[in-house]
Amino acid sequence: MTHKVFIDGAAGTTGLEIAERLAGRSEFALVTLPDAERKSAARRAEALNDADFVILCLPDEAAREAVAMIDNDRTRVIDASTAHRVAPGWVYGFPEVSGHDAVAGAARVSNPGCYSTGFIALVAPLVRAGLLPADWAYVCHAVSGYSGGGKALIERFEADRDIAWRGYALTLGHKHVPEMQARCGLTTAPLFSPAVIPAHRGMVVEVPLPLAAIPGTGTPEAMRAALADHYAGSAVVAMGEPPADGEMLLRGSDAGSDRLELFVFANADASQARLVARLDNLGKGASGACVQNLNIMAGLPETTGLRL
Ligand SMILES: NC(=O)C1=CN([C@@H]2O[C@H](COP(=O)(O)OP(=O)(O)OC[C@H]3O[C@@H](n4cnc5c(N)ncnc54)[C@H](OP(=O)(O)O)[C@@H]3O)[C@@H](O)[C@H]2O)C=CC1
Ligand SMILES: CC(=O)N[C@@H](CCC(=O)OP(=O)(O)O)C(=O)O
Repeated sequence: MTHKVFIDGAAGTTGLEIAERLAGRSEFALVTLPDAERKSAARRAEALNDADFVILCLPDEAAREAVAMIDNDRTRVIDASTAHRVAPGWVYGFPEVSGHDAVAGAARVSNPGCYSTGFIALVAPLVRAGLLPADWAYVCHAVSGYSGGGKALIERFEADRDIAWRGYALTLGHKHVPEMQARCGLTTAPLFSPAVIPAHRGMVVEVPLPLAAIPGTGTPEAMRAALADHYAGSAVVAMGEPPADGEMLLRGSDAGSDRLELFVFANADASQARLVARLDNLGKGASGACVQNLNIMAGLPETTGLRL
């Protein structure tokens, strides 16, 4: 069976990478609109309603408009934007955390934010396992390659090679915070400080834990074991090999990957720990996750077409 897939926003950064991953796959017939028509409401409405699966790679407002244009109950949607990540009626498209069955049976799937993917991958299983409290005020630092900001940020970083680090969300209202809090079941919103580095792709998300000061935490070993157990059997998410030389590097030349690696670093007396997630913002952080969700929704092996 061939599924008709329409990517709305196929000319953008996330859309192009999804199209690359789907190219040549016989299970899917990919529909994209010619450049002159890709923003035509009438042509988009037609394509949205004709498809079995729609992947929205659009700004939030355009994603909401696209969903409203669907007037049949057959077309299933994966939204890469932030528009529906805590919306009722939408399944959060992180199968390793939300459950594969939930994604498989869903008509509406919201793809997680890139930073949220790292934070939730680390914190949600540890809260569930009782090794981290749900009522702590967590802090999260992260760096992203500039492709995380789509075409506009790519153009800016490629035009100004002198930017070495760009801190933002300085008024603390980043759009990923609601999904981070909701999907980990936290009582308090995490304090999130993201930054962009002069690499095209790549991401590191870190949750520093002053363990001795947090009531009711497990040991770093117990955290490593719980994460390894939670992701056992996943070809996408796994514990990373702790670096033998004591440092972690992102390189500007790193190839794209759909993997997500997790680490628990700690000091000798286990009074402090650093939870770290390394991923590709365009891989498990966006396009790779969309393709994984599409595979699951279409009843196909979940890693087909992924770069693992
Ligand atoms: N880049 C990343 O790492 C991640 C991105 N996302 C999310 O994915 C979505 C897409 O992001 P990204 O690919 O980076 O962004 P881009 O800006 O690279 O691409 C967005 C595309 O949508 C098109 N577009 C805008 N408005 C409309 C409209 N009304 N109708 C049809 N097309 C429209 C744009 O057109 P034009 O080319 O003319 O500007 C552009 O091609 C966003 O919601 C983003 O937040 C999520 C996780 C990570
Ligand atoms: C580097 C950079 O700018 N990143 C984007 C998030 C990318 C992402 O995950 O996008 P959505 O949540 O919009 O889907 C940002 O912080 O706004």
